[in-house]
Amino acid sequence: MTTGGETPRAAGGWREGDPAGRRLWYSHDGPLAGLPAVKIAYETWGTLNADRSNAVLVEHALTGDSHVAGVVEPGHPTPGWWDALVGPGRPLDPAHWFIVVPNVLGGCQGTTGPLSAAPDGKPWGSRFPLVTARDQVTAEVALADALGVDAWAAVLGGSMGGMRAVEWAVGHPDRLRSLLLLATPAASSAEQIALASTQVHAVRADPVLGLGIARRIAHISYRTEAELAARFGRDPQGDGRFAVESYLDHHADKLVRRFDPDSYVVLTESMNSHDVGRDRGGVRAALRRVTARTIVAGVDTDRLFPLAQQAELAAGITTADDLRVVTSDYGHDAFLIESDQVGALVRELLPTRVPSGA
Ligand SMILES: CC(=O)SCCNC(=O)CCNC(=O)[C@H](O)C(C)(C)COP(=O)(O)OP(=O)(O)OC[C@H]1O[C@@H](n2cnc3c(N)ncnc32)[C@H](O)[C@@H]1OP(=O)(O)O
Ligand SMILES: N[C@@H](CCO)C(=O)O
Repeated sequence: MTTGGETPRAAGGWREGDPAGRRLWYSHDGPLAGLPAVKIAYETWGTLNADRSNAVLVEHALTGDSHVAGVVEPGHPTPGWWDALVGPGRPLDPAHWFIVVPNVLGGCQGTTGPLSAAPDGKPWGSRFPLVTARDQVTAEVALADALGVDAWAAVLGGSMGGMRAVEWAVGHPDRLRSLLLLATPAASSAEQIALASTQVHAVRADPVLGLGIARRIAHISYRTEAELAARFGRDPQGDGRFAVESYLDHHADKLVRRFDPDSYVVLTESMNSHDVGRDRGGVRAALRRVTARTIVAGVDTDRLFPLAQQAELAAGITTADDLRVVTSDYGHDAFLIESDQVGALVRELLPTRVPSGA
């Protein structure tokens, strides 16, 4: 196995937008997580301290990637998806923390996924096997081993990232000291599976058009009725589309340009399969395994992963604080947008002083 040192294109799938080549790769000869071999693309900020106690794992959501922060280092200006949280003086300050962000297994931003070559040399495409959040964490455990991280100071994740975060905490309780779960469930609900499987049908019917339709459906679920009404109302545009229609078209077009349809299906199905209680005696029994100091937060207007799901997590994890509520007009996407509130939770979870050995 190797860490780093490979060119982006060697990872099989990186096509554009690599932020100045700061991405690294970890290669595992396999088998791992049901695959013959796995590469994990990841980025890091900060330095692992002498006693390896300052490592923080950030788990991205469905269409996120390893590029959590873009403005930290001169020469690497590509925006990150949590820029307000990562950087000097920010809740995750690289002067104190060694921040690690892998692209998820099954993704399309550098890690092994449907764009990667299968054993026959052709891209996996729609043949890529089902990978669960548990499989994705198995791959990340191998990365942690390779990085020399015995235990994360914290694992943080929202939405699909929270599914991996809770799998870390339940499956590997001795490998993290604290946990932040945002807008995420212990198990996907029937409605979430219904919405997601509808999107999968769209992509399977036509990869490009379907991915755009899937993003439109998904994006509505990420926002709120009130926000859409206030921002767009019934306003028409000059081209005959409703403004809200044009807005969804825009998000669809953007995703089609940057995301692989097969990967969207793989990751959506991994979310549908998410059940932290599977083969562990159910959700309550599984959550009792968590030993990390935990904060669970939901968004008051989240109609995709409603607060009741985070209440279940907070009640079931014996080391969790009372449920925290992010107030927002934006719905589910608030975990990406409401950086002041989310940042305050991160600061609360992580001590301001660096552990010894820094
Ligand atoms: C740099 C990258 O590639 S990001 C890669 C990683 N991506 C991720 O991690 C995914 C997470 N991000 C997301 O899901 C979303 O981008 C979010 C949640 C952050 C977006 O949240 P917001 O900041 O509220 O953006 P919002 O939903 O209002 O969309 C703004 C966009 O809609 C466009 N828009 C607004 N109204 C309209 C309209 N009537 N018609 C067409 N477009 C419109 C804006 O011009 C803007 O375009 P831009 O993003 O190309 O600049
Ligand atoms: N806007 C988020 C929603 C999923 O949590 C994304 O695209 O990843």
